[in-house]
Amino acid sequence: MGETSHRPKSLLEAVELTKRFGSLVANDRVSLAIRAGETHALLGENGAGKSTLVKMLCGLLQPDSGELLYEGVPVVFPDPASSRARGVGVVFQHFALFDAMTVVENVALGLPGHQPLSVLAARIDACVHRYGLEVEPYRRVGELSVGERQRVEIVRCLLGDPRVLILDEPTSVLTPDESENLFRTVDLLTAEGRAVLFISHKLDEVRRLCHRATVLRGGRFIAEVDPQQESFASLARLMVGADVPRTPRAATHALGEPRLLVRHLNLAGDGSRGSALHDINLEIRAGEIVGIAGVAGNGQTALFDVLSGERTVQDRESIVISTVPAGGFGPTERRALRAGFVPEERLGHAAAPDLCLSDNVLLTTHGDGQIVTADIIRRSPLFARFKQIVKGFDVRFGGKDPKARRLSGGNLQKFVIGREVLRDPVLIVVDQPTWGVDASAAAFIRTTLRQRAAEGCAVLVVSQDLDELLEFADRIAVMSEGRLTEPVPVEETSREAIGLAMGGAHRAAGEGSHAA
Ligand SMILES: Nc1ncnc2c1ncn2[C@@H]1O[C@H](COP(=O)(O)OP(=O)(O)OP(=O)(O)O)[C@@H](O)[C@H]1O
Repeated sequence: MGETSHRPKSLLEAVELTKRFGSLVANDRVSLAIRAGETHALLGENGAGKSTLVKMLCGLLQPDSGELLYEGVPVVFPDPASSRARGVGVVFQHFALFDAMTVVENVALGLPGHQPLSVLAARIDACVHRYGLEVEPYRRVGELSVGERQRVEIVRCLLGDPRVLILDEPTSVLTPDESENLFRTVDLLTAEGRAVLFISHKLDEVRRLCHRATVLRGGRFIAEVDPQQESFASLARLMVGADVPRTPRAATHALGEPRLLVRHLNLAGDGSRGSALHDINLEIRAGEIVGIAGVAGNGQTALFDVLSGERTVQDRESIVISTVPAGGFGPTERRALRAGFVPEERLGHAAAPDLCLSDNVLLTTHGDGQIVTADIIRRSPLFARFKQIVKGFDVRFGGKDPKARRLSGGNLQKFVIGREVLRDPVLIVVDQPTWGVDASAAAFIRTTLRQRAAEGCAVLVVSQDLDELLEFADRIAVMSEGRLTEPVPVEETSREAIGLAMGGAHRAAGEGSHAA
């Protein structure tokens, strides 16, 4: 075989895999060959069947029919441990880390055998340096941002010395710089003869990084292409089956009353949910979208927690929602002021994984006075709202009312956004609105937020996707080391200026000395 051709041989191959969930065919005779030394993209809309395929490749799910070949030989992976033992490593979108443990303790749990933690920490350091990933072995995972947690997962996987590394949307929470670092890592891995299966909704990075791409649509194999020979539009068309809309730019409507006023907001780091906040000032008025850019772990999580009421502050006046001092209010009281919140982590924070979707609707709507009255849950308005979300936000899933954990990542995100938007908020705070969401759904979410703003809602978007902020925010501020820069109109800033501020340019420039 391989002697006569230049094609590197397949390390791992899926041959006509089919997987059904009840009546839904999540993978319908899907084939895919991942070769040594290549980065292979797996593309498809939300719900196209990518995660299902990946789960079959690593033994987390068993196919109903079809087979797997490892180096050309049929193989069955009854569980993830057996695929790992053969060198198939996966970094999933949803992480499996324990918050209360340190990085090195988490890594130890995922590796076979026992090693002293100090030895393992040294191995982590070596891996981190070799592949340019920033991870500190002795930090507690609960303190880390999503981006940092993702790097922990990648390091944990690399320590298992995989021959095939599957990365499920690895860049969705990374800054451009961090993504560049990851691309270098991926190039190093393939240069070492490993294969990388790269799942991403970001078509520009797929075009840059990947040697081949397999496109799925509706659970079926659509095409295998050379992404470098394709355009953004042609790839999107293969995935969606139609042209992808762009987000409309800001409408020129007059701004209304301030909906969120943050004045001299300070917060001590609590040791578990990350950084402290230093003298944050921000005003968002009805009708505008303000974006907050920044590298993960610079206080965005603390800011979200303190704006949503998951953490309260002594100084009630430091957070004002529609004229009401709200610093001491919890999430339900803030929601009663018609504020809506969409946290970064959708499974576990925004949605309870083991509750069905309709019960997840209840989580943020119980105080609205329509679904719960006189302490009684009224199932019919609850279901009406649930259906409205599913229909209005094109949330796709199998079954009638599945548990949240059964939804694909992007569909769960559309559900969570829909749940908040349909509460008709006057202020909505969204952390990473389109993480893991395909191009057309991302455009839909941005357009929805844009429309809400046009209808008089104030929108605050925290995003590590700079392109996203430049595309649809009216003003952009940057978070760095717990400080927030003054938001500037998007047309008066640039990628470079934002990038500099993200790296803490205020310090480099000597502006404002060190924290008091
Ligand atoms: N365990 C399950 N039970 C029932 N349905 C499921 C299950 N897992 C996935 N599905 C359904 O199978 C379909 C494919 O989902 P999958 O997660 O593979 O899509 P995806 O391409 O990875 O999407 P995304 O980009 O949103 O992560 C979806 O309609 C999803 O709701």
